Amino acid sequence: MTSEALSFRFHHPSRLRRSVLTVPAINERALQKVTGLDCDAVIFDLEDSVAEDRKADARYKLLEFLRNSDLRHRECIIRINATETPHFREDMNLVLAASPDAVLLPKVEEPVTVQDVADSLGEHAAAEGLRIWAMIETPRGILNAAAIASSGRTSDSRLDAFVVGLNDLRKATGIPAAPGRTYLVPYLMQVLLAARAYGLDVIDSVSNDFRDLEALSAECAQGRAMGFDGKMLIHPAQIEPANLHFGPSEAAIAEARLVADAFADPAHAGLNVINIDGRMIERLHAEEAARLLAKVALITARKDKHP
Ligand SMILES: CC(C)(COP(=O)(O)OP(=O)(O)OC[C@H]1O[C@@H](n2cnc3c(N)ncnc32)[C@H](O)[C@@H]1OP(=O)(O)O)[C@@H](O)C(=O)NCCC(=O)NCCSC(=O)C[C@H](O)C(=O)O
Ligand SMILES: [Mg+2]
Repeated sequence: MTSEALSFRFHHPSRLRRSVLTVPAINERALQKVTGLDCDAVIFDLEDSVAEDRKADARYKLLEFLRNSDLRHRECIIRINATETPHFREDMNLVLAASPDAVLLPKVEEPVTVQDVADSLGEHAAAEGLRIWAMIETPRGILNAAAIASSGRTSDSRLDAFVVGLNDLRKATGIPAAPGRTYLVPYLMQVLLAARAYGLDVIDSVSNDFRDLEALSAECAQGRAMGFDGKMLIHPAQIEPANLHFGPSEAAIAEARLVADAFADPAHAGLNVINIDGRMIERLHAEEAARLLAKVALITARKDKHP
């Protein structure tokens, strides 16, 4: 892929991923709730939230639900069981039948896993347009994050986003859960940098204590400051704080409009760098501004269509 193509992929403005809610596919009550929630994306989980002996039941319930529901503006992702499990083939059959926007692979540790799944999707016309998301949640996954992300460079790759899984990472490393995530931040940043190097979106990990919205807000603010696109969520109460923190602030929108207007001014035609109120503003800032305003347009369009 050329650098031009990569920069086109980078931070594609066409998708909002501030709030990525996960729902156990086995939980019919929670499934029914999803259509009324204001999250940007939904991950229907067949992996860790579904007991071993209920996987088939979960697949059945999920397919029924997806066939009979209108998810409208939400991106729809199915998290399947890992390629080496006995559930993988049946999960993939469900993915082909349900045709979600993306399939989420858990515990990815090697680029070959992504490539194998992309190859297997490539054989099926029904999978056209279907993208791949990868969970990075093990020490080997973190160490290989750049190599895994770089598998998105091949023209047939469908890799689109990373999601960090800190529960599995804490289990594997022995790092306890603590406010501020001090000893996990280096790993979060490593995954973020790997994703950005290859034009992927990147979603921060879940916050387990769904009643503590203050702690969630602090974690969202931290994730946003680190550069994440959004947060994986486990409970409806977490959606609003995530939309708020990962959405553009009023101040950021005003600044973006100022920069876009300044570069649109004929007086600045042909200039790559200008002075706005004593600050150096370059064309790259105009590109950032355009991306942010495109997101604002998406948020506004959604509010208009689904108030
Ligand atoms: C954590 C929960 C089991 C809590 O559920 P519950 O006890 O039902 O909580 P509430 O009574 O507060 O629920 C209020 C109503 O909201 C609905 N609900 C709850 N969660 C969801 C949801 N995720 N999506 C949609 N609707 C939801 C309840 O049904 C209640 O509805 P009603 O009765 O009609 O009022 C539960 O929140 C849950 O299961 N969450 C998701 C868990 C999950 O998906 N886990 C796997 C992903 S986490 C992960 O991947 C970690 C990662 O891999 C890593 O390693 O870090
Ligand atoms: Mg996990």
